[in-house]
Amino acid sequence: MNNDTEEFYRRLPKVELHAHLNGSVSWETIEKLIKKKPHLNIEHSMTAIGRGQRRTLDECFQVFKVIHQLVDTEEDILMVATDVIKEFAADSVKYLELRSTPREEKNTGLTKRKYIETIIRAIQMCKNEGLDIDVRFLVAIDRRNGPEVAMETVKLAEEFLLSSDGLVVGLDVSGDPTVGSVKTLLPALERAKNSGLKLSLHLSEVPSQLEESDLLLNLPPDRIGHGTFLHPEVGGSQGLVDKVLKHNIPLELCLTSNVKGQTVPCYSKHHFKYWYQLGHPTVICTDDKGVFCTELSQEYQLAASTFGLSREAMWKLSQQAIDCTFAPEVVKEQLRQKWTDLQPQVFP
Ligand SMILES: CNc1ncnc2c1ncn2[C@@H]1O[C@H](COP(=O)(O)O)[C@@H](O)[C@H]1O
Ligand SMILES: [Zn+2]
Repeated sequence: MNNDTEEFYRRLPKVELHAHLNGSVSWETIEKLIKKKPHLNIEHSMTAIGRGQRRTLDECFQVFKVIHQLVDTEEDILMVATDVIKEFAADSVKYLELRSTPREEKNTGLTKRKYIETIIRAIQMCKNEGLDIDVRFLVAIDRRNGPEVAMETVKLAEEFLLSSDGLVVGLDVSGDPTVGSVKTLLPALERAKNSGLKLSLHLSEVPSQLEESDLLLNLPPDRIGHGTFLHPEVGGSQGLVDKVLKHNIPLELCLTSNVKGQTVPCYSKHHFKYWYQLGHPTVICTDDKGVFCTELSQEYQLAASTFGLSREAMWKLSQQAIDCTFAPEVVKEQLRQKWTDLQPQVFP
């Protein structure tokens, strides 16, 4: 890749819709945390998966446990959130939806409410500094934690939907896809939907989840994370694909995450191709830019080179992502204007 290409994708204004806070912590921020907590004996190789390396999805979840050990106070969460926002802004991300799972109080000393408030504070601090990025928050439910925690999280998110000045816009369901039953979470998710929270659900991230995916698609969610095994060519079904198309549910696609987590064998076999060829709304995202050692500009560049897409096509993709955000219509309009204003600088 030459510098000119790299520079183009860095300058390209972008929308990031699928970023887990603790998976997005950069090398530099991890350094600061390791220095603060030498007694944990954590080495850098335990928190990130470098170039050419792969892990099973299961091993990826072990990595999150290590990061959670490093990020376990209010001060840490505040620093991690502000660093992550600044890094996305430096990569020309103009609109970011961050997501994070409020942990149990015994692990962070913070109540779930305080956890969310701390991230909101970080978002506001960045706003006050005048960073050129609009940041919103999705409260995450870890499927491992079962229906009671899910319901508790939904109720909290409902409160913040009304009180956070538009910063909390929805819910995410994530966590190890091989653990826990999603069926038991449905009442909480239905309630969330009825109260106006937008839903972004990790769906068909691993094979053989046809029944679960079908149940979730009936909600329907407002966006899908990954959707790797939805289509018939990889063991999904035409019925699932038809539901996604019928409800026009955008997909958040994370190339490096899927390749390094080994749910997709190589970049050229990524399901981006399937959905893009259908003309279905797809949004390129990072998932966990820290853990998978990537950046959104790099993911755009990879998609372009892997699938032979022009710079104009990639511009269109980043512009169309605006329609898939959970932001109110006025904000979408402002973003469209921003893209129009920036176009001459990106294509001089
Ligand atoms: C790789 N694919 C993935 N699939 C499913 N869930 C994932 C994920 N990557 C991240 N998470 C979810 O995000 C948490 C870390 O960020 P937060 O502590 O919430 O900010 C993980 O513990 C997991 O629940
Ligand atoms: Zn994810």
